Amino acid sequence: MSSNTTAETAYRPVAGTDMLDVTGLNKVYHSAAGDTEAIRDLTFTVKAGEMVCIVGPSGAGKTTLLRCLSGLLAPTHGTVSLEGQVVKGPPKGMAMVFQEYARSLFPWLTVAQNVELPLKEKGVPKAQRGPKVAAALEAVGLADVPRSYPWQLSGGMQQRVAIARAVAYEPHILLMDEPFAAVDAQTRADLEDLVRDLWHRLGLTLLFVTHDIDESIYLGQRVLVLSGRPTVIMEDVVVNLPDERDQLTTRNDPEFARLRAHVYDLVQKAKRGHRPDEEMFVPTAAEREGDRRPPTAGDGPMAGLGTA
Ligand SMILES: Nc1ncnc2c1ncn2[C@@H]1O[C@H](COP(=O)(O)OP(=O)(O)OP(=O)(O)O)[C@@H](O)[C@H]1O
Repeated sequence: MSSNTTAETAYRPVAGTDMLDVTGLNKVYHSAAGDTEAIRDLTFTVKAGEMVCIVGPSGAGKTTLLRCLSGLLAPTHGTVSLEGQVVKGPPKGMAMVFQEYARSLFPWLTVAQNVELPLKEKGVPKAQRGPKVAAALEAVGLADVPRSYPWQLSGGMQQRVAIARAVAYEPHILLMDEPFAAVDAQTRADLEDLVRDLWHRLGLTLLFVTHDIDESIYLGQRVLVLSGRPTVIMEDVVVNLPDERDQLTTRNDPEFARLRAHVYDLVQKAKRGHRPDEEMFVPTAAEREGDRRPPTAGDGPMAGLGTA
């Protein structure tokens, strides 16, 4: 990865090349209480310019995976590579957006100062920082509040600031960890559209973790469905929906309905302990009944299938 600020600023991934390579990733936590195998064996690739979503049951190991990807945790086995370089610590070309925007923004800094901070740390010259901050705030629809403090803004606006901060940094890949879980449904829909828009306009590579099955299909080109702990990939689901998406048309597309039923089914199987790496899984009668039961509106919020 280049350490030249100008080159980094001008960076655009070559679409279709490998951006993130995860090979045989395994993570075991060792503690006084014993060993916990969080991730058993994950292998997948995210290509430059792709939008990949990850869903899985609660406790599957999504946070552990993101920590390994971002170099905050060392894998027990296997490797994570970003643009061909093995990740051994937080990579310069990666930015993250978390669910807890209130904790990720500094309350004593203005909106503009929050967005500027990582640019300072990256060594971007002062003369370039102002325009980049302004462009990022403009991109997320917050051009008019640079001097406000985060706590003066709504939750959705604060998450926009966090997104602007990540975008201004011009990451090679952006990881988003359940970023919209704490905002209301309408704001969430707006932020989903914002992410799709930024992804298109800026040519971002995005890995998006969510509990919301509908959200994963609405946003993603692929959805990686994780098994329960210790995690393996249940299925790498290709989302064959038109690239132009909107909340009404896309969610009413029969293919959307087919995909959400399929991903829902996979997550339900994962919750019941089904694992593709254990061929001897034998469902109980109740589980077989569950497989036949069509998903209903009572199964979750939003449009029916809800959360993993
Ligand atoms: N530091 C740790 N020490 C021991 N076990 C841990 C540690 N961190 C996580 N675990 C365990 O590893 C497993 C995976 O945890 P992780 O937080 O990665 O799952 P998750 O999919 O992000 O969960 P959720 O969906 O609830 O946010 C869990 O069983 C958890 O208890």
